[in-house]
Amino acid sequence: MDNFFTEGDRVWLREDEQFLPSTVSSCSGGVVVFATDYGQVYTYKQNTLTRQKVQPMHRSSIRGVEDMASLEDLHEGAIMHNLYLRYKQKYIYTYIGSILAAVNPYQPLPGLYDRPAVEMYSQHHLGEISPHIFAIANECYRSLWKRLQNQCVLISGESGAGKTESTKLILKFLSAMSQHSLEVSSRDKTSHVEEALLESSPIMEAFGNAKTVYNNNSSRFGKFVQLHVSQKGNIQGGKIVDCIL
Ligand SMILES: Nc1ncnc2c1ncn2[C@@H]1O[C@H](COP(=O)(O)OP(=O)(O)OP(=O)(O)O)[C@@H](O)[C@H]1O
Repeated sequence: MDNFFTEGDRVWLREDEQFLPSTVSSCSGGVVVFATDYGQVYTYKQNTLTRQKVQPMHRSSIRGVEDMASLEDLHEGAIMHNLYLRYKQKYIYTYIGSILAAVNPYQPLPGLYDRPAVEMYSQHHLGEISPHIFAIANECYRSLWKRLQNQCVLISGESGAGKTESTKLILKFLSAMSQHSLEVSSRDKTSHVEEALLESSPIMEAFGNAKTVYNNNSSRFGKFVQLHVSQKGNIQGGKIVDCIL
């Protein structure tokens, strides 16, 4: 069989139906040694290796991408590896087209959600700057006028994935946009709607959350949060309906 990889090459090694990101660490005397990025070492006789077993890694997977729709390697291993590469650099957000994947950092990331971040994402369309939950919130807010239709964000993930925190971040961004849309003179009078929205979270959590093995502050119910936005762009009211108890 012709040699389709050499020492030092980045490849996907197929093991137990999974593609593991690996490096060919040696290739001599008819024996090939692979070192995976997750610390395992696999040794094979060269003549037993097929192109199904070892696949070249595309450069999009080697350097990592902000939007996984542009990954050339299409399998779960490539998605997990891309999220892992980004997470190591403290980039917790990655797009898959217009979908956002968030990896819970379980620690505060300085500057990620502060006032300048709100300002920056409010001035850019989705995909123009690095992936962020604020970009999703901004797209939603702007689409109210662009499409003249109600907008909806669906947040899903396993327990402890960060759904509740993501919901609060979207509310934070929308509250800031709502405040921004008002005349300076009327800002103080109407700020109580946004404040009430943000302050409802600890109250809901006090009644509806519990400590579990997965999450110290686990929501024991699902939430449907509805916001009513005026033509001028400020939040005039809203409601939270509990579901999936
Ligand atoms: N973006 C983030 N930055 C920093 N920490 C986060 C972030 N998202 C989540 N966390 C941390 O992870 C914990 C769990 O997140 P969260 O409660 O949002 O999960 P969840 O998906 O709503 O879980 P459950 O389904 O159990 O309610 C939070 O209490 C917080 O400490």
